[in-house]
Amino acid sequence: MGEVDPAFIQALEHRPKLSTIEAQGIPVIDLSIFDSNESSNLSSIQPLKAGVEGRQRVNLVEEIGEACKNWGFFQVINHGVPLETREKFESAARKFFAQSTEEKRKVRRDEVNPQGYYDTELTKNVRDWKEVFDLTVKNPAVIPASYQPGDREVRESVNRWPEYPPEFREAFEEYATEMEKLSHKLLGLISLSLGLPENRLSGFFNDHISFIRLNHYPPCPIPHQALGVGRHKDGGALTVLAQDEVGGLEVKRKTDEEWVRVKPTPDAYIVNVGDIVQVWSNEKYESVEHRVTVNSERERFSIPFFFNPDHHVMVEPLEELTTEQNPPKYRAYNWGKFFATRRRSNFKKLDVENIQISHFKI
Ligand SMILES: O=C(O)CCC(=O)C(=O)O
Ligand SMILES: [Fe+2]
Repeated sequence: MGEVDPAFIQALEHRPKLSTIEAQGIPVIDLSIFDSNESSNLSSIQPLKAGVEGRQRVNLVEEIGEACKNWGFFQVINHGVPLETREKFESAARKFFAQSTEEKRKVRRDEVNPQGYYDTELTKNVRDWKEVFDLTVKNPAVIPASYQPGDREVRESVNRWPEYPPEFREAFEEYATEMEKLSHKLLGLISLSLGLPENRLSGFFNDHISFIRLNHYPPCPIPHQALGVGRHKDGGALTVLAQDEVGGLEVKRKTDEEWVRVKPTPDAYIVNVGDIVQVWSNEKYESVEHRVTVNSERERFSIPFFFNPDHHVMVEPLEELTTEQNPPKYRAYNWGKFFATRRRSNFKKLDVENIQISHFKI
């Protein structure tokens, strides 16, 4: 990237320490019990009558609940996603990013269609040291035509397919199918952990506008001053992330607000609850701030799956989780408009603060 563009330089207080200790305690949760009897419904859990397996299932739900409450982040293993599917897609991503900038820009995203390649994203108005490729899971996806609140027009967003590598599309489609399955499992477990029926939240995801992002963080000559992704919270419901063995993801630990590194675990997925779960749960669970550091020697790859409801969903605290003593903490907001507004500020340097759920706080 030659002479470093000042747009990448973080304000002093946001620069990474790079000596950060790896987090002890980000829970690693084993999902194998979920698959051991696929046909049985987790919501039939009855702690008193349960046998060994039933008890394990209750424990799993409790573990998920504790992880969401204490960390907002956890890792899952034995999740049922074939390693082969992940490796095939990771390898296609590496091949794509290894091409010339000119080649990659042929499938560049623009302000009308947000899918495709992009290398100038801003997080909180500072440039991220990365290049990305965005893909909608439902292809086409129905999204609002603009971020403007009065505009009810919608349009379809479609994927752009690179010519190279030729297996890119198939690898993506197989991976996306697995991510949808895993995300629905996780959503069910989170519902149960909130004391709700397993399928309480699934109706919000009929025409979901989830997307998958390929992140490539090239080696950076100024890793003390720049970030791969600046501090942020994910705006959707859940994020399910595959990271490679390099490491760089940091999470703001809830107990002491220190930035701690999420240690890469082979074949694990990192899950974090997004802003929407924070609102649905009326803040029983919180969306936690995170960021990505870069280093001067090694490139890094990661693949988040952002599990996002249908664009028309009005997000508000779930009725079952509010009472007179615990009234709703947020006003309802339209998810599609929130998403479109956030995307706009990632594209353009704006003078206003990025849209946040705090703007809907009662
Ligand atoms: O690359 C990572 O580890 C995380 C990326 C991330 O937080 C994001 O794209 O929202
Ligand atoms: Fe994120």
